[in-house]
Amino acid sequence: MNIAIIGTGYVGLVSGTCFAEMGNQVTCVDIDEDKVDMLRSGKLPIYEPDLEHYFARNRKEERLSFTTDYEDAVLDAEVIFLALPTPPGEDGSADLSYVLQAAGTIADLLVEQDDPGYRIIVNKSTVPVGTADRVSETMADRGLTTGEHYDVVSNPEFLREGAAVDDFMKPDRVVIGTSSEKAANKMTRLYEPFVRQGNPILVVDERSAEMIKYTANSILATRISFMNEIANLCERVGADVDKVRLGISKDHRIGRHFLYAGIGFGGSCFPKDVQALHRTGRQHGYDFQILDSVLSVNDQQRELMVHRLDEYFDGDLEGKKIAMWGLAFKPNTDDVREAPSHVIIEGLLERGAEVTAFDPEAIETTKVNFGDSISYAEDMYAPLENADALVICTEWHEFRRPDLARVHDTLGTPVVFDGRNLYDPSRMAEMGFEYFSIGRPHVAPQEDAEAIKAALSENGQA
Ligand SMILES: NC(=O)C1=CN([C@@H]2O[C@H](COP(=O)(O)OP(=O)(O)OC[C@H]3O[C@@H](n4cnc5c(N)ncnc54)[C@H](O)[C@@H]3O)[C@@H](O)[C@H]2O)C=CC1
Ligand SMILES: O=C(O)[C@H]1O[C@H](OP(=O)(O)OP(=O)(O)OC[C@H]2O[C@@H](n3ccc(=O)[nH]c3=O)[C@H](O)[C@@H]2O)[C@H](O)[C@@H](O)[C@@H]1O
Repeated sequence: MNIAIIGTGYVGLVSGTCFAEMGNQVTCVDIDEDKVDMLRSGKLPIYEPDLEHYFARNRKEERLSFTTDYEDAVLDAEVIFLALPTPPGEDGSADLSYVLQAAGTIADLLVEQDDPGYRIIVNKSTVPVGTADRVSETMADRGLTTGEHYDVVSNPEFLREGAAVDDFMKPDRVVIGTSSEKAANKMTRLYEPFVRQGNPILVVDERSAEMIKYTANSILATRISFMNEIANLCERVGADVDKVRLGISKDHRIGRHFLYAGIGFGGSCFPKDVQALHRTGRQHGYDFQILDSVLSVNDQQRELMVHRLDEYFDGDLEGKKIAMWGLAFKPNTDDVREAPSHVIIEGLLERGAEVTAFDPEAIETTKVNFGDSISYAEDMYAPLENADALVICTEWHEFRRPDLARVHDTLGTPVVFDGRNLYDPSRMAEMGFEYFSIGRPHVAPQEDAEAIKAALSENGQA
């Protein structure tokens, strides 16, 4: 099939590459000339595991190309995907200007043709309920006829950054929102190679498809905020949130995913999508109270480490050297949009601390926000030199099993604030660390180690 992808960011680039891998002819359009130049020269503008291999192969075999010109992509395309930003507007609702503008540009191009033909316009961006209708109106306003020249489909994307290629290649489900049988059949054919393991392609109406996306992201974000509140309570009652998580996750009704307490969710989607769904509620006279709490708990959680450090240093962080492991909002990505690490850095800088950070992929993207107001290290042990504390913000593999003896000996003071619960508290105490994590007992170094271990085993927590 001939496919156009409008917007070559995380979603557009991954979708385009994966569609090409399944034998489709894909042309990706972006208004960012530097990005298109880079892609044309064979370089990826983002870090995403497995993407490079498919990208190189499909470029080489000439199934995947890039342009800044809509005309190059749209006129030959049977299916046109809109993978454009939908950032929060001032009132929290999704800003649809990118999506509607692109739809208008496509329509303008089509009406100029003697025979505009028939195309499917697919909304892959995350958009509020009713957007498929608005895209359709944009096309109709230019003189095109729905069903004859175009159909609009809502096809939300569920990929996660850091696992985007795998998620796209093997989706849990594909949602196709359309009232057109012709469009549903074509979209089903396009997606069949991705669901050979039997996962469903669900054809629903446009509005339900749009709601499915926001519901999925909001329920996942709710689980995280809920577990962060449980963690905060665990600390106060002397329980361990990771043991609580294991205990509940064996219940099939709850399951094991998205129950990890931490320093709050980040990324370009959960914060904005929860906000947008809340706003949709408001616009329809409904106060979606849980969503308000999900966001305020998350804001509080992203600040938690700053308060903890402030307290530890008796309210005097001025001149303190803080080492930071992890800048990306999650592992396996260079994306720092809404990253908890950035909230923590801001809090530390405001209080006069000096931050030196290491991240395997997200240093360049962090420099865009912080420039040289913090320092960057080329390996994970370098920031520890003479540091007053280590803060861990992202659970990259290399941080899970470091040489803890080296960490201990390199840090100026062996104190660790772990926002991802990577280590066993009693082991950290044995090794001589003062160790703070999320929703688990705070442990003090060696001299108290025996007492702590005894207390833990008395409570059945060892
Ligand atoms: N990032 C993610 O993991 C996921 C994102 N989504 C949704 O997908 C949409 C896109 O998200 P991302 O790919 O992360 O965004 P992004 O910001 O990475 O990429 C968007 C791209 O669109 C380009 N663009 C902007 N205006 C344009 C125009 N008029 N014509 C052509 N290109 C234009 C930008 O230059 C940029 O390259 C959003 O609605 C997001 O909520 C959905 C699922 C996963
Ligand atoms: O709409 C989107 O953009 C995407 O948003 C999320 O994907 P993503 O933001 O890439 O990453 P997640 O793995 O969901 O993590 C989001 C944030 O939640 C945090 N998180 C995740 C899981 C958990 O148990 N605890 C937790 O704090 C992560 O550290 C991260 O900051 C969804 O998981 C995707 O299905 C969706 O397509």
